[in-house]
Amino acid sequence: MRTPGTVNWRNLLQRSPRPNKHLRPSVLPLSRLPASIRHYAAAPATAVELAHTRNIGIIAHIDAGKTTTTERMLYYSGFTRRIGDVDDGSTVMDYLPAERQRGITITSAAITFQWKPPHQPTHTINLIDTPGHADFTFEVERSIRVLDGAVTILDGVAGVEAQTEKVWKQAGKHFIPRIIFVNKLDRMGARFGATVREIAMKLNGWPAVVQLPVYETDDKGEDLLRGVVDIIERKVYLYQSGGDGSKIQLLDYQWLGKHHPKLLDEAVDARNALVELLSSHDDALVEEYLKLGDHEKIPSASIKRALRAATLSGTGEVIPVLCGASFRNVGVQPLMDAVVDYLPCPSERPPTPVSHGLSGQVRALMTFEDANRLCALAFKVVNDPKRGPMVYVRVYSGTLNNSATLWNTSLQVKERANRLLQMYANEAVDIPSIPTGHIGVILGLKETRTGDTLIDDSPAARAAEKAALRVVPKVKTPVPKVKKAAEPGIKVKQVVPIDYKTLRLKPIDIPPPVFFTALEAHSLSAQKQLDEALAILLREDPSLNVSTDPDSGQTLLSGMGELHLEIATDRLTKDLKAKADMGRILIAFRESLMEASPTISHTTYMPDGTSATVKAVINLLNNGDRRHVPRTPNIRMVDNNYVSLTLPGETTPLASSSNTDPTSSIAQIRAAMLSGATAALSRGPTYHLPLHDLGVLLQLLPSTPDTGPLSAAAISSAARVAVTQCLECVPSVIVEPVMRVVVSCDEASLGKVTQDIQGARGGTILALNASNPHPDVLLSEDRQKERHRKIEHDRFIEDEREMYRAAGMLRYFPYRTVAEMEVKLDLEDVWIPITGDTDYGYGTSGRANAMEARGTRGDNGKRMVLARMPLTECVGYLKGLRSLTGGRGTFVMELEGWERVQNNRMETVKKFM
Ligand SMILES: Nc1nc2c(ncn2[C@@H]2O[C@H](COP(=O)(O)OP(=O)(O)OP(=O)(O)O)[C@@H](O)[C@H]2O)c(=O)[nH]1
Repeated sequence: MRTPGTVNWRNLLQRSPRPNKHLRPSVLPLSRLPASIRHYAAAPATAVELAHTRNIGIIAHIDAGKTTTTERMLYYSGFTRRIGDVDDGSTVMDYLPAERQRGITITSAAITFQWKPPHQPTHTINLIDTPGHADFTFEVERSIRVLDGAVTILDGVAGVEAQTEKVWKQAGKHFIPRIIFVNKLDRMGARFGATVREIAMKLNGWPAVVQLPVYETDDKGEDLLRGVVDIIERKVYLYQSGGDGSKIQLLDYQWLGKHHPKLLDEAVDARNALVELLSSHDDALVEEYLKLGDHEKIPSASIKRALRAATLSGTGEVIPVLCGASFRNVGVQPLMDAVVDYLPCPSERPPTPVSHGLSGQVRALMTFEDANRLCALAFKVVNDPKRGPMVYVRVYSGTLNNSATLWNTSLQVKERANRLLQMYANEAVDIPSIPTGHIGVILGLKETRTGDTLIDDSPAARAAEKAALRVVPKVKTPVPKVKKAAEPGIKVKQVVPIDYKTLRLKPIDIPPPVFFTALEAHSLSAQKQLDEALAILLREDPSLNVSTDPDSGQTLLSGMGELHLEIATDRLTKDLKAKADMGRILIAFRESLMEASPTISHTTYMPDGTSATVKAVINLLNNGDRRHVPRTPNIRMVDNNYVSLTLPGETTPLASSSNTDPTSSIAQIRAAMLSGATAALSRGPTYHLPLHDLGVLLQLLPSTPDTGPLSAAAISSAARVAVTQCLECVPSVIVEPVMRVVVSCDEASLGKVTQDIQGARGGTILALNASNPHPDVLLSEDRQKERHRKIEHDRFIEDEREMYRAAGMLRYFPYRTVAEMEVKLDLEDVWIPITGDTDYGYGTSGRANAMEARGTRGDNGKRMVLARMPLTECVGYLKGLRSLTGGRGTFVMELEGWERVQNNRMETVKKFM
């Protein structure tokens, strides 16, 4: 359909009215839906071709242009009638009032639209626009967990920013295939070449440049971004200046040679470089090259196939790089084509790891082909005032039908899906079912929280159980000899029947909250309303935490950052109408011991004649020790502490228990000891803070004829008192959160910034000019940590590899050892474009200057400082940094660990308590 000449993209697609008046989700009648969506919503769910589905996310640093780009995608797909603007608060995706007021994304919005690339069928794209602010990392994490691919947007002026690296790594952890869109190339100071170099340097992957920007000089002598060259198809997309981007002139290389001869040379260069890069990853491409004998002759389809295969591995070793300026409506349609071309459909992803068994000890792999029974992950819960809780799910296997009876395996409760919705940002459409690989919303679930697994609990589903999953028992290292057989299809002899009732998809990691604030209800009746509102808020956002201060009885709300808490309390008071005041934002300190405690025994005698004697001793742990703690039923983690339980050799059934089954008695004794220890560890003896990094050894002594029989209450009480007494006989120390901070500033301010960090802020510089330092530049302590991390990582890989091998699924194995992951990347070998750096662009200075520039300018003039800083010093740091750097400095931080507060910092710390 795309022939040279003017193409009106909007005419190629069905257009539709899509007013965006409502801030609240509403279900639209089919007649009011865009034609494309109407078709989708009315079609039976199974009719949605899986191969033509993409579940993608948009991830990036704050302000890179995620929402701006998404709004264009919606417009070109025919979903919206006009382009939403972040700056005047009219976007579809940022629909919360707080988002529109602040111009930032807070909650990730899901939307479904259709896109038809040239010569391909229409594809359904489920897209999630994620927040860029570091405080909402959890929001990004839970979205990434359910995505199959991601578009990373970079600001072409700022390059690869620290938060980009963070989200890139987050996606890398889940092996999400990623493509990059270098945005904002219309801005003065945009540097496409330097950004490509940064991609190689900072994201540690080979940039596969598939487009080049086309600039033209206007009457005033300024460079204007007019379009992009598709170097694979050898086509030029020229956009109408100032238009809405729907009119594109599709031109060929003849035109390019006539108007931009130097750019043509570079485009030819780029294609050759791309073929060379892909040849080192794709044998079929090498064979094709050998047959044809010329790079130039390799067909576009073969290059695309090889690039798709390299991207789908999810390792980020080869990174397709596209470019444009979404605000100027340049380059978005080819980006949508690239989503279809290079990102996977749900069935192209590796098998999903699941676990089952009471404590999740049996792990298994679930593939698309053999999973018939419904299994879905709730990845987000939003409380809608009209409809109640809306649970966003990704269906991993089977089909979720309307009115299905579900079993929440995480909470062990039955739930009922009253209605199913397809979300279009803040609007919704009723659908009969959500098929495998799709994302949708369930209404009517009473208890399900973020991270819970849901399975179909109907009798028919149970009958279909047998054929549903292929399961292998967890194989422990050292690995028992598995009979070696050629892949695929090793016969698994010992198959543990799956326990569906406990089947769980890998839960979403929740980072510990580090900031908290006190909430004071206006009255006693307002307290009840506050509690209800908090329960709703917690179900929506599990990275928030609520506790009660034991001294003041105040309600404490803790979260990931200042902005996170500010937004949460705003939602509490404004949307959920809780009548409460918020206190100052404080830091969540913890308490630990100066040294190990002596051993203390305590006997509790209960009024009912039962008794128990528990012996306790507390050791200090540090992060290093924790790796050696074995995982057995007798060793449990309580927050950041370990509790190791020793039970008498022969267990006497508990006096209060009618159940004389010894296994169940043991479970009850463990639970009782643990509850006593947990109660004692919740509050330190001196500062009344939660205890941190302790190893508690608890031993229950056998009952003797002199003492009474055991009871759960006596055991729990004896354990609590014994641990409390241990804590009280050793001096305590405050433990504070320490952050890993990456500061970005210009060369001139570098000295001032490092001086400030090391001096006034009590921080340590770990590396200069590198945000992702090689272990060699780290301090010895960090180097040691890095080494431990690598060993842990490799151990995990071996464990996982064995499971895949035993299941006959080694071909899907996505993980790599540290050595395998270290991409041997020599910057000299990376092809860096010279066009697109506007100050050396074609319109003004020409190719000679650009050639000169290559090699000498490898960055965008920014310097990075990697430091470790106490969290107390990070509060309000942005203001200080801005004044030191003339407003240009930025920083991101993440929790690195916890450190004991030294005496010289006690005064500062007390200000935040
Ligand atoms: N000049 C120019 N400005 C752009 C471009 N894309 C986005 N912007 C502007 O950059 C700012 C941030 O854009 P957003 O789309 O909100 O960025 P975001 O990544 O969604 O930001 P968060 O959601 O807050 O993380 C807005 O003022 C946009 O108008 C572009 O291509 N060129």
